[in-house]
Amino acid sequence: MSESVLSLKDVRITNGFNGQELVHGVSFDLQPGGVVGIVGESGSGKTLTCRSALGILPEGLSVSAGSISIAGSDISGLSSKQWTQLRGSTISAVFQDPASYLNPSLTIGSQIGEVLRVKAGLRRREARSRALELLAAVHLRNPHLVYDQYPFELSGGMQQRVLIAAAISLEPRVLIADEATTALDVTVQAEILDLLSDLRQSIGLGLVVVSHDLAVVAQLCEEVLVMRSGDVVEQGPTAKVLHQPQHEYTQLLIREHEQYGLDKFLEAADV
Ligand SMILES: Nc1ncnc2c1ncn2[C@@H]1O[C@H](COP(=O)(O)OP(=O)(O)OP(=O)(O)O)[C@@H](O)[C@H]1O
Repeated sequence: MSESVLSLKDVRITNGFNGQELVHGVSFDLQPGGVVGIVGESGSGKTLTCRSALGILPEGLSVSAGSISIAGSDISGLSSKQWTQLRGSTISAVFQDPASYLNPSLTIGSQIGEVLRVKAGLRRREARSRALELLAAVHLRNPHLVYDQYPFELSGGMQQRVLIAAAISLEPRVLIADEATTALDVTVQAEILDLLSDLRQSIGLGLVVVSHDLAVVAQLCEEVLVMRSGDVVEQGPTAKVLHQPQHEYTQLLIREHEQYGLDKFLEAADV
């Protein structure tokens, strides 16, 4: 097996203000081109787990035990300068509500171009052609048009594609998608999930997909962690967890989905 691009070993996260432990031990290994899903209800610790791997825990919160390695290097003790270098170029993320991550007063092209100029050191013309390539890579139909548009001129699905383009612009090895499709309607959600799956195959991107929605995780992930109240209550190959859920909370999540026809997703998890 090749080296993990992201490895969490019994990661615990504690609120330093009151000593409360919020995440009680999360472990997984993400291989290049692999997909790990984290599912669970609101407040279960999914986002904090992701933020710990991105070095962006909220103030006062820290990894109090366990370890995190990115591409084989332990990240504890990284300086903020080292984090700035790592984020984007090795590990990157997209979140819910794409509009809030785009500057409303700048065109799409200038926002992606700026990342490429500042972080990859490209000259203006190179940055433009690379930005156009990236917009095409995320299947935006008319990259030249989108390049000159402002965020408000794009639909939510297109904005999320733009953010995915920005997130992969420095060729990271890991992309964390935290509820990245939650705000989108079901058809657009499926298109974005297809896009992530494509990128995984085409550029070997390792994915961590976080969702409260079991169907999203079933569609894309090889391994799933089910979280509740800061605990991983169940973890294993997606097909196994969905077909033979051991924990009553996983069983509950699956029952809740049955009314929407989880059969479809169980089939997806068989492949
Ligand atoms: N800045 C913070 N200070 C104190 N507690 C926090 C902070 N951020 C999150 N928490 C607590 O940590 C727990 C886990 O939160 P987290 O955001 O990781 O959950 P989540 O599973 O991602 O939920 P959601 O889907 O709503 O984002 C929650 O109980 C939350 O109240």
